[in-house]
Amino acid sequence: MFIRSSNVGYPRIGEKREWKKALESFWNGQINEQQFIKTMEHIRLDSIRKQVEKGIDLIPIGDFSLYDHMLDTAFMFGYIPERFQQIDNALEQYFAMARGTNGQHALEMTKWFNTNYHYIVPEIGQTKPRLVENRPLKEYNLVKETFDLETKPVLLGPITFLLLSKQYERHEWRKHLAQLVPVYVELFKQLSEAGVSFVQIDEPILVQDIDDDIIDAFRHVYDVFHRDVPNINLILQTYFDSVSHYREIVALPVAGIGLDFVHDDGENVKNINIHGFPKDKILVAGIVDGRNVWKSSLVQKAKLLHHLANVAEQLIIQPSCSLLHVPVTTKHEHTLPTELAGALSFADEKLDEIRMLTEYMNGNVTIDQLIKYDEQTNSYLAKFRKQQEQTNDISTVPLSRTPYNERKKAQQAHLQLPLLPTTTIGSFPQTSDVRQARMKWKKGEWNDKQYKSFIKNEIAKWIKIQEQLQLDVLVHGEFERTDMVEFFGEKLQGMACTTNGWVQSYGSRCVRPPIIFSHIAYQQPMTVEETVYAQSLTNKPVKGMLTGPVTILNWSFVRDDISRKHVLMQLALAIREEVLQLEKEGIRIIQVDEPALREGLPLKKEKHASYWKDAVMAFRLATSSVKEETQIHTHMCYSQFEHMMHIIDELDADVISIESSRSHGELVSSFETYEYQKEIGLGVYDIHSPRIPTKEELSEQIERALRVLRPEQFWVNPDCGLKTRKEEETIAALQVMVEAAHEYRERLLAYGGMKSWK
Ligand SMILES: Nc1nc2c(c(=O)[nH]1)N[C@@H](CNc1ccc(C(=O)N[C@@H](CCC(=O)N[C@@H](CCC(=O)N[C@@H](CCC(=O)O)C(=O)O)C(=O)O)C(=O)O)cc1)CN2
Ligand code: MET
Ligand SMILES: [Zn+2]
Repeated sequence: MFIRSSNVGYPRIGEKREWKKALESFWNGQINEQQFIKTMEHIRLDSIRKQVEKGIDLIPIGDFSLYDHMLDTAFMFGYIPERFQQIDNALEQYFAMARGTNGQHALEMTKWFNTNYHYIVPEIGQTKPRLVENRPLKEYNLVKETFDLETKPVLLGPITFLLLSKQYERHEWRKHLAQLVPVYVELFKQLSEAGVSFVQIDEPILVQDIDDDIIDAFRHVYDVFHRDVPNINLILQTYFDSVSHYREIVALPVAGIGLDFVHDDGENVKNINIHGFPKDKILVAGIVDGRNVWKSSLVQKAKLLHHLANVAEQLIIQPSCSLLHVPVTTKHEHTLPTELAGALSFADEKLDEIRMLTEYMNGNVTIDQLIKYDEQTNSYLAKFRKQQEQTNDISTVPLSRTPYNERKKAQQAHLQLPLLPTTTIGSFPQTSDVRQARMKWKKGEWNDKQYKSFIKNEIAKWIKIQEQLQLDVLVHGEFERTDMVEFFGEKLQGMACTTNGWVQSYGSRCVRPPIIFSHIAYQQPMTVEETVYAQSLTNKPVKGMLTGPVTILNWSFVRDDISRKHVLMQLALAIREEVLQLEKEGIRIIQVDEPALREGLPLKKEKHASYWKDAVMAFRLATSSVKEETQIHTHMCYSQFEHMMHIIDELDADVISIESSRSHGELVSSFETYEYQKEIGLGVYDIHSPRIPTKEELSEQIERALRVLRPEQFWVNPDCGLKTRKEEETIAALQVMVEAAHEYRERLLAYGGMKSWK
C-alpha cells in the first residue's frame, strides 16, 4: 500500500505575524485594500510553498482566512445580517461583521470547541443561503497557476456550521440545512469541474455527544453529496476527540474518514479494533498532535501506524487537527534552554514528522532513524519528569471559607461600597507606547529602573483617570504584563516563554502560550509591587489581579506525559502564595481570573464531572486561605455560561464578573431558573468593539439584569479587560458606564432606599 502525507490546516499568521501586521495596518488606514490583498496573498502562497518543500502530498487550501473560518463560511453563503446589508464594499462588510462599527454591533464571538481560538458566530435569521463566491475554487485556481500544484480544498461542513450558528429556531434546523445542502453541491460541482480531486470537509461536531436527529441529518446530507457530486473524494474530517457514533459515521458514503488518534483517549483505535474499518475507504489518520508543542515519539507513532495499516486498505497520515493551534516554527526561538528547544515541534516541525513517518511507512526511512529522532526528546523529558511528579501535600490547605453571609458582612463593613458598585476587569490599554517601552527594556536599551518607572507612571496616570471617572473599585491596569498568562509563565518556576511562539486567538490577536516543562513552584512575589504602589495612590480599594490556575493550565502548553490534574494543583498552590502575599500587604480585594474555566471542559459529557471537580478544587485551593474580610473576585468571558451556574457558585468567589453583552439576554435568563446569592457583574458593554456605547443601551443592560438579580448583588463593569482598546475609547466608554450606573443607583435609592433590599 502506498501511503500519503497530508495536512489539515496551516497557521495563518506567518512566521513573524506578518498577517496580524497587515490586518492592523489596513484597519488603521496605513495600507490600502489592494496592498492589503496582495500582502495576504503573499503570506498564503508562502505557506503553501513551505508545505510543498516539506513534501506534503495533500496540501490544504481555504484554511487561510482574513479573520475567521466560520465568518468566511457565513459570508460565502450570504448569511449577512440585515444591519450590515447596506455596506457595499465586500471587505468592509466582512470586517464590520467581525468587529462592529459605530452604528452596528459585531457578531458574537465564542470559543472554538475546547481551544483558545475564537470564532465568529453566524446569524442565520431568515436568510436563504446562496453561493456568493466560491472562495475555495478561486484559491485552488490561484495555487494551481502559481505552483502548478494540485491541492485539497478545506471547507467547514454544513452540519457543524449550522449547529454552531445562532438566531434560528433549533427545531427548524433541518429546514435551514435543506436550504444549505444544494449550495454546497453547487460549490462542489464547480470544484469538480476545475479538476479538484480531494476535498476535506470538517465536521468536528461529530466528536460531541450528538443525538439521533443529527446522525440522521449526516446520513441524509452525505448521501446527497455522494449522489450529486460522485467525482469529488470527500474526506470527512473530525478532530479534538473520538467520534461518538463510530459505526454510523464510517458507513457514510465518503471517500475518507479523518480521525484524531491523539486526543481521543484511545477510543478511535478501540472502535476500529472492535468494528473494523471499511475496505473501500481511506483512513485519514491524525497522528501527530496538532495542539501541543512536544516532538512526537516517532517510534510509538510508527507502531500505531503499522496497526492502522493492517486494518485499513488505504492510509493517509496527517496532524490530529489544524496546525492553527500551534506556533509556526521553532526556528526563531533563540532564548529557550537548548535542551527544551530540542524537545519542541511547532507547525513546520510537525510537518517534518508527518513526512518522516510517511517515508518510514513507505520504506524510505528506517526504524533506526526514528529511534535516533526520539532519543533527544526522551532524555530531556525524562530529566524533568521526576521533578514534576513530586507531589505537594495539600491536606492542610483550606478548601472552604467562612459561610458567605458572614464574610459578606465583614467585607461590606470594611469596603463600604455603594449600591451597584462600578469597576473594570483589570487591564487598561496596552498602547504602542507601553509595548515599545517593554521592547526597549527587553532589548536592553532600557534598564530595569527605567522600565519600572515607566510602568509606575502609567499606573499613576490611570489611578487618576479612574478617580476622575468615579469608579468605585480601581485596578492598577496590568501595564507590566504582555499577557495575563505569559506574565505568570515568566515568573513561575517550571514554565518557559517563547519569543516568537505566536498562536492566533481571535482576529488579528495572538498569544504566546507558555510551556510548562517541569514542577511549578512559586519563587517570589509577582504582582505585589505594582498593586501596592497603585493602592498607595488612592483611598479607594485597588483590586489585586491574578490569573487563576485553571486558566494558566488551559492557556499553556503542558507536558503530555504527566497528569494535568497534578500540574493544576501545583499551579493552584503557587497562585495561593501570591494571594496571601497581596493580602499581607494590605490588598483587600483580589481577583483571580478564570476566563478559560469553561473552555477546558472536555467535549464528552462523561468527562465533565471530573473536570469540574478538579477545576473547582484548584480555584478553592488558590483562594480559600484568605481572611473573611478579604473579598475574592473572579472573571470569566468568551464562553457559554448558561448551564454552569452551579459550578460558578461552587467556586465560592464573593464577586464574579461575566462577559454577557454580545450574547445579549441569553445569560441573564439563566438567573431566572438559578437563584444565585453572591455578587455578580454581568458585563454591560462589549470591549471588542471600538464603538462607544450609549447611556440608554447601558441602562437597558442594567435593567435587564435587575429583572433577575437583586440590586445589592449587582456590579456594573465592562465585559472584559480593556487592553485592546484605545485610551480615548476606554475613557469615553467608562464615563458613560459610570453615568448610567449612577443614574440607576439614584433611582433605586429614591425608590425606597437600600434598606428594603438589605
Ligand atoms: N493567553 C490569553 N488568551 C486569551 C486572552 C488573553 O488575554 N490571554 N483573552 C481572550 C482573547 N484573546 C486575546 C488574545 C490576545 C490579545 C492581545 O492583545 N494580543 C496581543 C499580543 C500581546 C503581547 O504579548 N504583546 C507583547 C509583544 C508586543 C509586540 O508585538 N511588540 C512589537 C513592538 C511593539 C509595538 O509597536 O506594538 C514587536 O515585537 O514588533 C508585549 O506586549 O510586549 C496582540 O496580538 O497584539 C488580546 C486578547 C481569550 N484568550
Ligand atoms: C481574558 S480575561 C482578561 C482578564 C484580565 N484581568 C484583563 O483585564 O485583561
Ligand atoms: Zn475576560
